[in-house]
Amino acid sequence: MALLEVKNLGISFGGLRAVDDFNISVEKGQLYGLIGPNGAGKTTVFNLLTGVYKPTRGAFSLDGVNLTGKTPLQISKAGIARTFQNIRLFNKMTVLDNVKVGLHNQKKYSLLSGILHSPSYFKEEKAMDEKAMELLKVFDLDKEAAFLACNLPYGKQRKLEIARALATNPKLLLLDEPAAGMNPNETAELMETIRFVRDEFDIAILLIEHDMRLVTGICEEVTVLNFGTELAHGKTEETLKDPKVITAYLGE
Ligand SMILES: Nc1ncnc2c1ncn2[C@@H]1O[C@H](COP(=O)(O)OP(=O)(O)OP(=O)(O)O)[C@@H](O)[C@H]1O
Repeated sequence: MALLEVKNLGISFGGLRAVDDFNISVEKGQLYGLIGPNGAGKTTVFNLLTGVYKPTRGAFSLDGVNLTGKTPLQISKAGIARTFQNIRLFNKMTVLDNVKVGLHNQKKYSLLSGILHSPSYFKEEKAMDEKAMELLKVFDLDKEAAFLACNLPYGKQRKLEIARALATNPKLLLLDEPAAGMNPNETAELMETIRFVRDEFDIAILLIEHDMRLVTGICEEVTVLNFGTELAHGKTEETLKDPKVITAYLGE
């Protein structure tokens, strides 16, 4: 059984079938691309898989656990984390605290311990500080731990968003256009980072991307969406040569 199994997933907004009969299987440790023209339904798929939208049809499961209709918090705890097309950091919080927000879904102390600042609260907060610093080191962000997130350069903000997502200890990471707004050097570095994250954290990554260098460079398989439905799927290079994909996606 694949890590992520999506069967016949769909959602309509009024009369528009934004995603229809969508199927995908992502294996453990796989780097998988979800591509397609603007408005094809890619981000809507992510919103369905993270519980932001409830599907009108179909089902999905992670590691055999049915997550259809669950809340974003339940899905995060089950092991799906994401980043956003437009970076969504807590800009007025420090780099360290942004990562600690991700860790807080695993905290064990009670609300009362937090309010009373009990010894267990301090012990766990200290452990979280250490864990957050370890994650920041992985992304070479430890020296900026005390900076406000908004003061980081763009490429580092993208990395911080990935670090925060990883702090939730996911089995599957969803990256929504991670290379958006990056120059070729930053994109090349990002590709290394994504490969490293997959290997180091032993997770699967499903990513939406318009930058075909990144898609061909790191995705083993792709699914192409068009008008909310699958146009093609398979090994990346072969699928991108499919004439229907070229016509629909590359406009040739
Ligand atoms: N909450 C919503 N209400 C109404 N329509 C929506 C909603 N969310 C998405 N849509 C519509 O669903 C369709 C798919 O949008 P989506 O953002 O998923 O596309 P996309 O493939 O991610 O596009 P892009 O590559 O431009 O980011 C679009 O027609 C969009 O307007």
